[in-house]
Amino acid sequence: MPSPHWSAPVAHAPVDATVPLPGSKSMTNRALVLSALAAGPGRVVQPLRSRDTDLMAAALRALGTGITEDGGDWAVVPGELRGPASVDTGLAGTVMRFLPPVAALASGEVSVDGDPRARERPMGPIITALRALGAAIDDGGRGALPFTVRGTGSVNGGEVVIDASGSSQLVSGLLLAAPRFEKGVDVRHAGPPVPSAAHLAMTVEMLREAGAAVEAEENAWRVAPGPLQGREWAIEPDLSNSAQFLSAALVTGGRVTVPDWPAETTQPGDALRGLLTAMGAEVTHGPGGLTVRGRGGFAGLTADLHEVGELTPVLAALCALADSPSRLTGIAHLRGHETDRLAALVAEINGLGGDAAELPDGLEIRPRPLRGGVFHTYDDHRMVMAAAVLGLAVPGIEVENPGTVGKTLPDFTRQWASMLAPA
Ligand SMILES: O=C(O)C1=C[C@@H](OP(=O)(O)O)[C@@H](O)[C@H](O)C1
Ligand SMILES: C=C(OP(=O)(O)O)C(=O)O
Repeated sequence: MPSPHWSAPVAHAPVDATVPLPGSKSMTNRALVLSALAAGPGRVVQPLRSRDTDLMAAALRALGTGITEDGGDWAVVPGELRGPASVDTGLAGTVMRFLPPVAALASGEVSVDGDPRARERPMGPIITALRALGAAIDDGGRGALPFTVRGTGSVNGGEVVIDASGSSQLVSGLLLAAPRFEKGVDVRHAGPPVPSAAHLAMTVEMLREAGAAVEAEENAWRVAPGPLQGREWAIEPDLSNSAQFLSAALVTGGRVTVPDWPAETTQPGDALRGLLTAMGAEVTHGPGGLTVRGRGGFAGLTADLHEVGELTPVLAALCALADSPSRLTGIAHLRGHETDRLAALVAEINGLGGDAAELPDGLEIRPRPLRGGVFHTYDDHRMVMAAAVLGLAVPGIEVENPGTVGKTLPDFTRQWASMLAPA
């Protein structure tokens, strides 16, 4: 059930806040998969608890993995993977792309489905690739959810070519399960460039941390067969989910600090340091975390966001409030995200009196005075976050279905109010 509209609060003073963030969705779901496939027990320390990560835990449990809560952590005991089982992917790209290769390793049938929009997100290339690697998948010829994986308890693996231009997760999914394939995997991408290089680097790094032998080139990845170690995974704060909070510093000419910002990371959210600096923020990183200070006005952004696409909705909102025009490119693949994000952002920014237009691979945004109104969110958590940023400066924005933030940040509206509360 959609939750009632949320009146996005206006900032009446510069923000001055420290905002601790829950764990990374991308790291939590990789850690769960790698732990479930490991040779011994493992632990995910301070995982993100949200719809996407709870769905991943439920899916792995359904296949025979022991996952129990233990003092804010998840203790994981790998079990023999088996069906019959039903898996709900919700709208989680990580679950719909990372889980089927694990299901292929199970014995028995695993049926996989998700939200109505999940059935439209790109899945064909990974279904075809899994078949080429030896898995039996019945998708009724749709090349999309729903489908049934008919596992035999093992996957041959080997060489495969995939077009992953629609989503880096199509490659990450194959790589994460590949140490358990008989021959490992030798994946080559052929097609327009794969987005989200940082997320692929995260996959490679976490596989190596679990003991896998991985070779990575620009468009080719090789994972050798071999056991994965059960280990303790420390989950970093979700840096992509910092975008709206850090943006509040620019919009209000204030200061926001995110504690525990890692010195080095594979998370794409780390790019916010450079992107917000380019828009005129002062960004400092020290033992207290990452601090962003606004200086009053701020400039628009001209940037290729191909590697950091998930930052787009919040950055687009910021661009709509900037002092100069913006051009965001390299993000055609966002049409296959939680919603068609390019269409949704144009419709909603323009619905408030703004001037945004779609490019073949991005957005052009010219700042204009905005007015209040209903902001539709299309079951997309980042559309709620984008609306919140606009609402800081534009009175009367009513955000439809704010509960959809539960995908990655269930506590968002409370955190937002607390950031805006006087110290
Ligand atoms: O692997 C991951 O954890 C993710 C990869 C990216 O997907 P795309 O490559 O489909 O953009 C990103 O947008 C998504 O939020 C998380
Ligand atoms: C694209 C996103 O999610 P997903 O993991 O569902 O692809 C996102 O979080 O912005």
